[in-house]
Amino acid sequence: MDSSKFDLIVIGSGPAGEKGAAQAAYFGKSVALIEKEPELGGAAANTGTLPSKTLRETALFLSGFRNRDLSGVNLSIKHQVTIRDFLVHEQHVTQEERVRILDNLSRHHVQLFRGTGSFVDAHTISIRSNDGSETRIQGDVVLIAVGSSPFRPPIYPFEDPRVWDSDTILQLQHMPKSMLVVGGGVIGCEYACMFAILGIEVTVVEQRGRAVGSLDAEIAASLQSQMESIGIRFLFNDSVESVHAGEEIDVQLKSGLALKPGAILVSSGRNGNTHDLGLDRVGVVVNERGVVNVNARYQTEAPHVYAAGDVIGSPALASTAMEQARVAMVNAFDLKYKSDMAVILPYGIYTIPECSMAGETEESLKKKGIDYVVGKATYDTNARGHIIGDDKGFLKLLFATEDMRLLGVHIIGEQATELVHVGLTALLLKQGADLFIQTCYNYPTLTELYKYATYDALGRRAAQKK
Ligand SMILES: Cc1cc2nc3c(=O)[nH]c(=O)nc-3n(C[C@H](O)[C@H](O)[C@H](O)COP(=O)(O)OP(=O)(O)OC[C@H]3O[C@@H](n4cnc5c(N)ncnc54)[C@H](O)[C@@H]3O)c2cc1C
Ligand SMILES: NC(=O)c1ccc[n+]([C@@H]2O[C@H](COP(=O)([O-])OP(=O)(O)OC[C@H]3O[C@@H](n4cnc5c(N)ncnc54)[C@H](O)[C@@H]3O)[C@@H](O)[C@H]2O)c1
Repeated sequence: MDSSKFDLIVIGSGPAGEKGAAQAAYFGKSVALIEKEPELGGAAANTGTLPSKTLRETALFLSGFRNRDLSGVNLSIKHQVTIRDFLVHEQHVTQEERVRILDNLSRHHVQLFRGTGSFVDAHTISIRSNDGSETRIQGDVVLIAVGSSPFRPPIYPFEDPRVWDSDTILQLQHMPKSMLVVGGGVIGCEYACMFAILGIEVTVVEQRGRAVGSLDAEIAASLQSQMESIGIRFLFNDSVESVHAGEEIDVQLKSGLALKPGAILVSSGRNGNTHDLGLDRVGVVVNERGVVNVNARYQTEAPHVYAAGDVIGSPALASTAMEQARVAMVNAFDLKYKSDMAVILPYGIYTIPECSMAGETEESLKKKGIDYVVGKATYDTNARGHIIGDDKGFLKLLFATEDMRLLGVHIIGEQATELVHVGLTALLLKQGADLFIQTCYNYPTLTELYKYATYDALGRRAAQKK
């Protein structure tokens, strides 16, 4: 067999690349995977998902935040948090994930190439390594899984060590006293919460009228108020006009407000990593944010070239990147397996508190003209909620008024990103009130909230009918 020819070439080793490669290899295909960075795992393992979630956990631990409302317990930050305190657990978790990925690729006999991949022609990929040497390999199918990078608006002096994006923040050298977060999206709000509970004065400037625009409005309002209660200040409908980094950082906002933050985190979106891929040589088109266009099979304009993950744009999540790549490979090799993505996807926001949702929001149901009834259950009426000291969380279910089929699930509070999967499964199975009424849940658990939110919805529906 020609050692430079493969059934599949994958470019990128993030969640999309790893899972796409493993899927095809599992079904007997010969697979090459190219990675340009010294470490495997992309943004998910190295700069994004896992590092930020691990830092969140560390911040919760160091601040004693989770124990804030336990009766009679008074834990506040016991000592000045050092950068080592803050980063050391993240470094362990990241290292373990890199080892796991390498092990997974080896078990699947995926051949790993180190260097930057780019198209020479339709089926030939050049791999240029850091020492300048070049290798060329050929593939029947190519999966573009190159991910995305932080968008860096030119007004920010990123060469200044006090000005960060979501990649460079992992190299921070000392804790600033105050921080301006630009962009109240997911990344901005997640980092704002972590730094705020560590005692840093955080201001978030967001050009729109609310933070994390994709959330149900009631959950978003509760999140905003809980973030404000940990000291975060929001400046909505505003953005940064100019930044001057001298002895102090002088920031001028469009509204005329002047700020002097100790540091800036710019989190105003990401761009696809497509600039050096030579996509024009195969007729694959990208938009102004470097995003590749694909059809429902994750196929680009070149029929043998597939793309998955951040490089194809929204929702740009590790969770969806993995699934898209698996589905893309099933379609590419006609594997008679899972050829479509799940019709409903979950979203998890690891703010403090965390939020999660699946399915419709009240706003989307109103727009579609669908009659619905809301059912709510709050953590402060739940035994487990009392035990863990979360008295602000709540579960909100949206049912079709006609037949009480579940249409949407929304949660804010501890374990929201885990709890959502009960509702997600019900949504995918087209189930509703009956399922939550019939099921016996462990006690005491937060999952029980599903039953009480359902009772609440049934009560409201009965009241509407009177
Ligand atoms: C701060 C932050 C927090 C996040 N939190 C979450 C979360 O909680 N949950 C969630 O689901 N998602 C989260 N995400 C999003 C998630 O990290 C991404 O959606 C996911 O990593 C995308 O996977 P991917 O495989 O498409 O790309 P990536 O993970 O970016 O991997 C792409 C890989 O391709 C490599 N590459 C690029 N170009 C080339 C080339 N020419 N040749 C060879 N290799 C190349 C890169 O070096 C990289 O290793 C977060 C992101 C950030 C930034
Ligand atoms: N928990 C998770 O699932 C998770 C966590 C972090 C990141 N991510 C992924 O990473 C992606 C990128 O995250 P992000 O937060 O950088 O992008 P985003 O698109 O989610 O949010 C960017 C925010 O910045 C605002 N903005 C843009 N330009 C601005 C300006 N000049 N001034 C003020 N505000 C401005 C936008 O209105 C938006 O609200 C997300 O879309 C998501 O897919 C997911």
